[in-house]
Amino acid sequence: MDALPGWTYVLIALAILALITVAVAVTVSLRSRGGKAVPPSAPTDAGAPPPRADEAEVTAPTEVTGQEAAAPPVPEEALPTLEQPEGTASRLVRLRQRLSRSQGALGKGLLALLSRDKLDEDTWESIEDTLLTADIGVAPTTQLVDNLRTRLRVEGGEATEARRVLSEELLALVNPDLDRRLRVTGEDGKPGVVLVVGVNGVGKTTTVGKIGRILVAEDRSVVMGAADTFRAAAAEQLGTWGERVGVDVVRGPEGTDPASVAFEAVKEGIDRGVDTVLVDTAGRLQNKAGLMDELGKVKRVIEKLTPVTEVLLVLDATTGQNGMIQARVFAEAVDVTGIVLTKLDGSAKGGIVVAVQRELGVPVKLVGLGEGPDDLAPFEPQAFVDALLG
Ligand SMILES: Nc1nc2c(ncn2[C@@H]2O[C@H](COP(=O)(O)OP(=O)(O)OP(=O)(O)O)[C@@H](O)[C@H]2O)c(=O)[nH]1
Repeated sequence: MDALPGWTYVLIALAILALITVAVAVTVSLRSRGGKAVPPSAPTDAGAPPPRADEAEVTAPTEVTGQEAAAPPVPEEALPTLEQPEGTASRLVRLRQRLSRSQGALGKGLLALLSRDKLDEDTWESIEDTLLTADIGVAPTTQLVDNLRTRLRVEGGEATEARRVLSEELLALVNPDLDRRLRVTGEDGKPGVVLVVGVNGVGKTTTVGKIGRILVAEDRSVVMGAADTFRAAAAEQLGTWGERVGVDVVRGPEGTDPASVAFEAVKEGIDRGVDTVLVDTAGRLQNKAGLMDELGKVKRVIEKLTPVTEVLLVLDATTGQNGMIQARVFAEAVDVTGIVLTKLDGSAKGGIVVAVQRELGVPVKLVGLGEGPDDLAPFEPQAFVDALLG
């Protein structure tokens, strides 16, 4: 066989080189596609309130860099990113300010009227209207106006006097002597049981979650029961609240008897020796008889194990008279021992505190002041009046 000309060898060598280059390029491209880590999905936080600005750093998903992508997967148990609920002192300071922002207009309006040179009938009528608009209710308004008239006649109408007298009268209406402590501890080594009731949408589940966080911040052990079995999302929502602070949530499939979930939750709490069991209930029953049957049963069934120490009725402060009607129906269905007034941040009608306490003869114990996870505060009469007067 004749030897090939020299340039043919050069051509063959070039062709082999080109083939090698193409092969290397294809391999590198495949590797880089197959090896890229999928960024972790965002934490499923759908049911819980949106994180506040100061929480964002903790909960926001971080981007995965090339180096992190190559790192070996970390077992799930090693990632308990539990949140630290806000401490009591800073929470109270923050929420008192928020209360002033939402309620200050009422007191300012009243003080402006009371500081007029002449307190004539028109002025007293405007004072009455201002109080009624703030949902204080007719009887307390009449009482307050009568007392103000008498005292300002006797004690003089100077602006500073008017402020002092108004402050004292408002405080008397809010009734600082009521016992507003939450009964979260049980007896005989058993947990305290807090049953949370109210119609849907008022902020029941959110309130259960927030109370759980307050208890965790106080180093108490907690189990939560999702006895709102009408809507699967409600149980999921509570599950998320629990997960965030390491509290277990007992739940049953959608449609389970709420009483059986409540029973299981309290049993779990007793078996584990926790301090408090918080039970969320459903409130979407349309008729009073059904509501009474259900709530009565939940309470009776729990009390086969241990007494319910607190029944909290959650009311939405923005609903005015509607809230009062709900309050009456629930109070007939179950012995309410305390009221939680939610969404006070979104309503200037703080007078509902006075109206609802009068109506039920039960103290407002907690107020909801926002959608943030720690936006729940104990109701403090003096701080409330101070907020009203700005
Ligand atoms: N602004 C404000 N929003 C609140 C407050 N409390 C609850 N909410 C919001 O009210 C909405 C309803 O709250 P939920 O806790 O789901 O109400 P629920 O009564 O449990 O309703 P169901 O689960 O449907 O029975 C949510 O968007 C909460 O974030 C509050 O104090 N202030």
